[in-house]
Amino acid sequence: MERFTIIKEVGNGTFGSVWRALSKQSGEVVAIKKMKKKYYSWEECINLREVKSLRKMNHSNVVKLKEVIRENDVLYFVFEYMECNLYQLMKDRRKPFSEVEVRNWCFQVFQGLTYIHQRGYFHRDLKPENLLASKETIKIADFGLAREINSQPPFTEYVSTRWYRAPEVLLQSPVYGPPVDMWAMGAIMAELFTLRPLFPGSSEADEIYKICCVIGSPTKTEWSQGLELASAINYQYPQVSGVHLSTLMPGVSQDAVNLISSLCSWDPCKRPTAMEALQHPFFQSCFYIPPSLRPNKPALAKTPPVGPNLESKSGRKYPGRLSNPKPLNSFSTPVKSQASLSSGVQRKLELNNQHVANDKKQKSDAKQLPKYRPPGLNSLNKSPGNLGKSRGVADATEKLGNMTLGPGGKLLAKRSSMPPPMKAGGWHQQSDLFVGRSQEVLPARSYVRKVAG
Ligand SMILES: Nc1ncnc2c1ncn2[C@@H]1O[C@H](COP(=O)(O)OP(=O)(O)OP(=O)(O)O)[C@@H](O)[C@H]1O
Repeated sequence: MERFTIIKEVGNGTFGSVWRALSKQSGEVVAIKKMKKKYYSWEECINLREVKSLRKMNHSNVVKLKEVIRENDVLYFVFEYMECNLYQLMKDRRKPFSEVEVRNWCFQVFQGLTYIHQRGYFHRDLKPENLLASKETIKIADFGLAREINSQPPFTEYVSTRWYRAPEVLLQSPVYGPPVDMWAMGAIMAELFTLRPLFPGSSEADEIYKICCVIGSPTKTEWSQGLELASAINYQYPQVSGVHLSTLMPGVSQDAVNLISSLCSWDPCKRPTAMEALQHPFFQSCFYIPPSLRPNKPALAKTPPVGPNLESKSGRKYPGRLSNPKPLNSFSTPVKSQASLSSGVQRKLELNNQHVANDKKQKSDAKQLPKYRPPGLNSLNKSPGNLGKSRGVADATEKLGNMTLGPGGKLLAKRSSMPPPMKAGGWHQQSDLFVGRSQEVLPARSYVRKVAG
């Protein structure tokens, strides 16, 4: 590592800390990710997902892995350096990004995703922190959880940050694929417009609840497999009708809202592929330059109005209207009071909380936490009209009923008498989908912010 001058820490994630550094030979600024875990052989390193997947990627919207170094059993990844991540851009922002900015960024990400998916991989942990920006260019980073599309299911280990996690993953589907990245992109795109996470769940159960509040509970026609997945784990969806997405993002074009809406479809098969997204009317003014015809510079979205020049494989049509034109219910107005409009600090705690939960999930969480009481048995089994009013009281009652005094007089969630989830194998058995809402009132742990700078 003496070939590099370390400048400063720019990020600290679950698996490693990231440093800005200077190559002494070339003078080039690079990002060095120092892995937390020790690696005692090269074989171990070579088999890492991040190495296996990133080594094969060469695209202007995918962050370039330049070198892998193992020194004194410590593993370092040397990446091209990017100035900041999208979360950092959002948190410093007072007014929403313009549609042109969102379009430019998303167009690039979808190009990167088209490439990744076509190469037979999917990312599985897309979130604003993993989209790195330098000037107008955006690149997908952090392939720590990337999966080969053809790798053998069931995929049982931890997948993706909760707020961007697709419903099929939340509902423990043993098989999923590239559409999980498309879901995440829908949530990210909405967040770029509003500067607030679209589905800021505080637990897996709350995540599904938040999704239902926005896009409405899934019906059999919408996602029959989703109903099967839920019943397999003894889960009952709250009966909520959702809101029209455009009410959550006033001033955003119908095309943008429509794209977000189709990306955030319950049924993974109904989400557009990355390539289909590139052809959406929202990107009508964007040029797509195939990688083979590209100079070394990244392809940015350009503004002259040129129609999409990609050939559609599936011929998917994008209607001018939302597919979910449901009437507003009591959740449409108090959106501001939902956690989705909570502060950046809240977000930090949530994200860090779940990273820690991820680390320790297999070991401790399930032993300490109660099983989830299906919302249908509690406050959520109400008519949508009453839901908003009664939820507060019902939740509070439910929370208190699920609390017990722990060491130091702290309120802790107590075990419920619900039967254990029916699915066997993998840590998902211990998923917090089965954790009562009471968990939400536990004092937030004061983790330091993951992303420095
Ligand atoms: N190439 C890079 N250039 C500049 N900053 C980077 C680069 N790669 C990562 N970072 C910064 O470091 C942070 C953490 O990086 P990364 O996501 O790779 O780590 P991780 O341990 O896998 O994190 P996570 O907890 O998200 O899985 C990023 O959010 C970003 O801010």
